[in-house]
Amino acid sequence: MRKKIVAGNWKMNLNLEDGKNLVAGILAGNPALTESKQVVIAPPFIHLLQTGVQIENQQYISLGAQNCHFEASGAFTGEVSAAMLQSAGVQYVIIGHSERREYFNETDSQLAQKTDLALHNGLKVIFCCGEPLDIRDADTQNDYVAAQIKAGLFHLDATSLKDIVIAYEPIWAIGTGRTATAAQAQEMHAHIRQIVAAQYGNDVANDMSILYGGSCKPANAAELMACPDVDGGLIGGASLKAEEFLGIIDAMIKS
Ligand SMILES: O=C[C@H](O)COP(=O)(O)O
Repeated sequence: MRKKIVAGNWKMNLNLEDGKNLVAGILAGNPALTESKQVVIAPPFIHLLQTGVQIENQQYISLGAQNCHFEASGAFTGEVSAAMLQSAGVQYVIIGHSERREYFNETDSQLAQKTDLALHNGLKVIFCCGEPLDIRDADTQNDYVAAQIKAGLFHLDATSLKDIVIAYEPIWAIGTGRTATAAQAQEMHAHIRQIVAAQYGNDVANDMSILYGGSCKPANAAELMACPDVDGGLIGGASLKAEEFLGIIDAMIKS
């Protein structure tokens, strides 16, 4: 069953007290979530245990992490493994965010390794893709995104795809206030679903949740989420305020 999901990626924001208050504010909103309309909260690593306790009785709100290392364990000072995340109660991990690809030089093969380790440890993966502005201006975004998805996911068997969510995040729309239009989002999401269908068949593709990320706010969420191939959002800035995050969740619930 294809789920709609709104995932909050806090990035490197909020201290423990602010994080606790934010989660309390989201819970106070008591969104009408269901099996098919769910929320993921992905705070920085240091928040995971605290946030996990706050949402432990929430059937449809899951705990996410923003990254894991591409090796299972070892001498990697400052890093966190997929197995550690699993042991902390994490259910989702974001892999391949453009900020990690760009600022930490993460390669396609490392992202494929991370995906394997996450799945091996029982985590679901939110796998990010998306083109920079020069690629969009050259109108080659479809090939660019297809290559990212093939490199990151196409070594997996069809059964594993049930634990993969794809997030399309055009880099030119992240944190810029410039959102992709609903038409641009729909076009790319349909393209992504077609890429998955060509490799794994229509059933797998139709079951896959494909999220949009990039300056999604309460004001534009309804229009984006009304698109037939947009199954929710990966939210950065607007996930840091309970009222805004709840507004986007509400748009997802009504879509
Ligand atoms: O992971 C979230 C995305 O990078 C979107 O961030 P944003 O909503 O601040 O544009």
